[in-house]
Order: sequence, then C-alpha cells, then structure tokens
Amino acid sequence: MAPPTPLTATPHLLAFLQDLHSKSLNQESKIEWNSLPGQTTNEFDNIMRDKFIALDQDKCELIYHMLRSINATTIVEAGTSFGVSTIYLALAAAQNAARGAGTSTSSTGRVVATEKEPSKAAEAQKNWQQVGEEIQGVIDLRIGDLRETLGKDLGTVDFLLLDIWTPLALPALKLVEPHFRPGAMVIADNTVKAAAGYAELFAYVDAPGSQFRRVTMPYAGGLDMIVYQ
Ligand SMILES: C[S@@+](CC[C@H](N)C(=O)[O-])C[C@H]1O[C@@H](n2cnc3c(N)ncnc32)[C@H](O)[C@@H]1O
Repeated sequence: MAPPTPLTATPHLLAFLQDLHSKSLNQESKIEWNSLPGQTTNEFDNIMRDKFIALDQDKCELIYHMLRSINATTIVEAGTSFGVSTIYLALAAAQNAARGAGTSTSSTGRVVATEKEPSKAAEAQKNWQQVGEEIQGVIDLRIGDLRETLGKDLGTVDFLLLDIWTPLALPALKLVEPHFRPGAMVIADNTVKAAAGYAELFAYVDAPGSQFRRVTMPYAGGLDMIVYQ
C-alpha cells in the first residue's frame, strides 16, 4: 500500500501534482544526461528551456512537511522552472499563515520564486492558475537572473530551496543569508551526484566560523539540509 501523503490538499491538487511529476519524469527519461553541455551555457539553457526538471515528488513532500514543522511563512525558491516545487512551498506557506492568523506570531505567507527564462515563468504561472487563489496568491514570481531579482524585498526568510544550476547555488545563498532568521533552513538538491558543482557552496557552509551546519540525506542524488544557526 502506498504511504500516506504528508500534504493537506484536495484530491484535485494531489492529482494535478502527480500529473506534473509524471510529465517531468517522462521528459527526463529522454534527456541524454551524459552528453549535456556545461550548466550556465546557452546550449544547456536551450535544451532545458522546454523541460520541467521538477524536484522529485518525495523530496517535495519532505520539504512541505519540514515547512509545516518549522512554520515557515517566508520562503525563497532559487530555480522555479514550471513551478512544481513552488506549489508545495506555497501550499505550506499559505497554510502556516492561516494557522497563525490572529495570533501574536501572525504573518502573511510569501514564496519568492525565481526564474530567468520568461517562457518557463509563463508556464509556471499557467500551472499556478490551476491550484487556486489561496496558493497562487502567496507567490511573488521574479523573472530574470536571481543575482539581480533576489537583491531586494525579501523580509525575514525562514527557508531557501536551492534547486538551481550549481554555479548559482552559492550566489543565491549569499544573497539570502542576511535575511535568514536563526534556525532558517536551506535545502539543496542533488548534492552527492553534483558534488563537484557544489564544491564552492560546501566550502563556504563548512568553513570554520560559518553560521551554517549541514547534513546530507540519502535521497536520490543526495539532498542536503543546511541550518542557519
Ligand atoms: C532544476 S530547475 C527548477 C525546478 C523547480 N524547482 C521545480 O521543482 O519545478 C532550475 C531552474 O533554474 C532556472 N535558472 C537557471 N539559472 C537561473 C538564474 N541565474 N536565475 C534564475 N533562474 C535560473 C532554470 O531556467 C531552471 O528552470
């Protein structure tokens, strides 16, 4: 029997997410991973422009569960693509905000989503139109290079998802770092499989005196959980 989903969501939303993940996996099965050009090249972007490359469903569900646990209401996503993981982030942020409404820790939910390809951002917005205003309404989509778009109006950040080409991981972390609350969490995907690409991020996070601590979790390709102390 399939394990229960951690999501508090309608059957319609669960089915919609399932469909998006299936489409993403179907595309990924046709990518020649071993012959891809280097990340952050135009050739690589051309291949990826019509691809979901969505975060795996089990990782999305874990992240949603974590967000509900740490009561994250302000979330940053580095790398949005067609907006699949964003739906999980926005669902959690909206539900956390609703849970805190009227209390002393009341906060508006917000997910700052980042995508540099306008055509991918447009696809993400189409997908979000399917999930309802409660979820869509918390998403603040910033179209353009995150090294520019994350430079302002972040507020106090509870959580950062690094699901981005690895050369962008450290620049994204450094832009968000001044906004982290103590105990803020960062999740980085594919950290074992793409360990070489993450070398700079790890050197920064693991450096003596760093405010960060991390653990690698045994999800496909490796998934790092980094906590800002
Ligand atoms: C792995 S995908 C994100 C998948 C998404 N998190 C999901 O689960 O659906 C990474 C995305 O980052 C985008 N990207 C790459 N470089 C970027 C940059 N400098 N600024 C903003 N987005 C960028 C790519 O276009 C790509 O769509």
